[in-house]
Amino acid sequence: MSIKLICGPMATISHPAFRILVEQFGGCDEYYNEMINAGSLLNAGPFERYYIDPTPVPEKIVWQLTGHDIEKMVPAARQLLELPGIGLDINMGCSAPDVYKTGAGIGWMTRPIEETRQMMSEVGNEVSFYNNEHPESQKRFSVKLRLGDEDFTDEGFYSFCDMLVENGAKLLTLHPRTKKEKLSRPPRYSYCQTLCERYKGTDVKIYLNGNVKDVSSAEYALKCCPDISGIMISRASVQKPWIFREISSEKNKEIKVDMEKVCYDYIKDIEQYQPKEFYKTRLQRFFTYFCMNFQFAHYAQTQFVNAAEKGIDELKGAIREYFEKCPDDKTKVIRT
Ligand SMILES: Cc1cc2nc3c(=O)[nH]c(=O)nc-3n(C[C@H](O)[C@H](O)[C@H](O)COP(=O)(O)O)c2cc1C
Repeated sequence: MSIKLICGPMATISHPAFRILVEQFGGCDEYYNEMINAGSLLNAGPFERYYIDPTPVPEKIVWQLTGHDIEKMVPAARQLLELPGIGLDINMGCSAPDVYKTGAGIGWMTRPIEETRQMMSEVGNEVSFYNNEHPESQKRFSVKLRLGDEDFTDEGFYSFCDMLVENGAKLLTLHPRTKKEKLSRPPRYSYCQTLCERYKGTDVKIYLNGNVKDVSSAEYALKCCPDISGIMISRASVQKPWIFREISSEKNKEIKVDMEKVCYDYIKDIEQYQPKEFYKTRLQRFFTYFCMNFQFAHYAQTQFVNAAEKGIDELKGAIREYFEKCPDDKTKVIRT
């Protein structure tokens, strides 16, 4: 597959330990970092340095910014631009109520458009200023968005995208669902293709996101949207950190994965790159997805999540016990 493959932003997942894991299997073209809250970044709390650690691929990181307050978004953007990486992304897709009710995430799509225009214009100016000052390291300005609220109209959605582009966005990643549509509902890929056609002949790129989980779903997405520049994969990359290799490698190749080693290595990297206070949530979230590979997925999830509640030694014990009981799960062979 010749288009770009992108590892999507996931709160509690998209951090160095996870990127190290994906890189072990060949990696992907870009890694979005988990969203960074503008206010928290500016307050420089004790955990912020962990959020802005670009390990192990500084050149492939996209920093995603979230927030509702323009006065904080602008200086926070300025800070993120100084970090290594591809560029800056604004989160306009998060539909968690505690996020959008403040006006952040998808709240930017539903609040008065003048406010969103102002934020885009001011943050866009920061990006232009940075790029003028640093001709050798050009940063990309992008937005990740959904379709909007349940009552969105095509006209309203496309003119919203035009506003983003007019204010400097060079890439739109569309997760084509509305605010309330659950991840189980099929995404409406046709909107991604229509966006590609809308900006054909310009330097604006479109990435597609949503429900790509293997080679055939990636091929299907590309068949629906032949003009996209990239496919972003989020959840399936946690279950299968080798998914980018699976999709991009030649047919009839074999990828052998030592599943038990992956578990211990991941725990080791969490200990190295995350503060103690984050161990539990990071490990529980990861293993909830990763255990879906196992024959007794639900059993493994329950055992691992409960053990992680108690501590890392307990989690390692639960992993050891699981593989003793289910030795067939120790090695996974993926055929492309
Ligand atoms: C645990 C989790 C955390 C997420 N955190 C973010 C985030 O920080 N920023 C964002 O734009 N999207 C976030 N998302 C949404 C995903 O990036 C993606 O848009 C969505 O899961 C659909 O893509 P998928 O089908 O490939 O998973 C998150 C999703 C999950 C499951």
